[in-house]
Amino acid sequence: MATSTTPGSATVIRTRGLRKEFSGRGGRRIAVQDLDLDVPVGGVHGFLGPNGSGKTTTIRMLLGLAAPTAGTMHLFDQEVPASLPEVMDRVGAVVESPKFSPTFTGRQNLRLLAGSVGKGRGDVDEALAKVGLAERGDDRFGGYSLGMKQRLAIAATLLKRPQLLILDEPTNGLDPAGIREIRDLIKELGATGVTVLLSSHILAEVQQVCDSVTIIGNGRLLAAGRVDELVAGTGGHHVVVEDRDGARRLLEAAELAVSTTADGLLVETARPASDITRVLAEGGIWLSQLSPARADLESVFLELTADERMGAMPRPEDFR
Ligand SMILES: Nc1ncnc2c1ncn2[C@@H]1O[C@H](COP(=O)(O)OP(=O)(O)OP(=O)(O)O)[C@@H](O)[C@H]1O
Repeated sequence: MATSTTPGSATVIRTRGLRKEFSGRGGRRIAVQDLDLDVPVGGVHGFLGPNGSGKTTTIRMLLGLAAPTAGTMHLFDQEVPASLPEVMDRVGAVVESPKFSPTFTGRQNLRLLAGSVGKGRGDVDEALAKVGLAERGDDRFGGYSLGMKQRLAIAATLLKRPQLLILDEPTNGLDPAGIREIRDLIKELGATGVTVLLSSHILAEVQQVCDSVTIIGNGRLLAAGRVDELVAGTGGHHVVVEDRDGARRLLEAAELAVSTTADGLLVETARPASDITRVLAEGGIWLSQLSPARADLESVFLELTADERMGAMPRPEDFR
């Protein structure tokens, strides 16, 4: 394995040519192949892919829980797993549901953990407050909702004040309110300078919290970059009118790029919806419907995999 590091590069996680093969009765299965993952310092980075695309395997390798078949990994510019003992203090991770005692309160559970990592009661109170459990800290863990349990798990990782927080599908199994709570918490953590790696198979969820993303499919990198850059160019407005040809002429005369869709027109522009309403109204055409065209990661994903979906590539419904 190569051992080069790049001092001063602004990535918290970097992998090159990362590969993981499993062999079983059915033969060899490649879970992760030639993955180059770059997670920049600060903010929330989404690690996206359908079920079985290799996210958990990648995270497990980064944390020293599984050995790569090939490739290199760096955390904070230190090669892992060799340097894990040095960097682990800076990393918090929720990969599986942690084992808390159901008969203890949330606070008691955290105090036990805090004691084992040399932290005190003040750290516990702070961690509970950060995840919004200050008021419920003295309730029994067994009585917590799934969302509260997940927040306590995140609080446990915050005890050591990590610079990198790795969360593997933290909203799995949560109801919409629980999902929103975790999402808001992740956003807040990202805003306080912690780098968060958030794995998810729910595109819409990631788009709402992440600054940058890596999208994988079948263990391979499909796309990476800032969310706003990845979705740029897929936005616009969807227009439904009775006189489609007339509307098209007016919009094109106003220098708007127009294409026809099944039930209307797609106007690809960064200009506001009011421009379209005005252009059409001035030409005597009244809108039946005007809505934002999808400018989301799902569109990006569909585009990325359009050629390959006929084969073994993930399908959009895998993301739901
Ligand atoms: N211990 C193992 N032995 C054999 N195959 C495995 C093992 N762990 C994972 N795999 C396989 O590797 C592939 C990637 O799985 P992984 O759990 O990393 O995907 P994922 O993207 O995290 O999916 P999910 O969203 O379902 O958690 C899958 O095909 C899975 O069956």
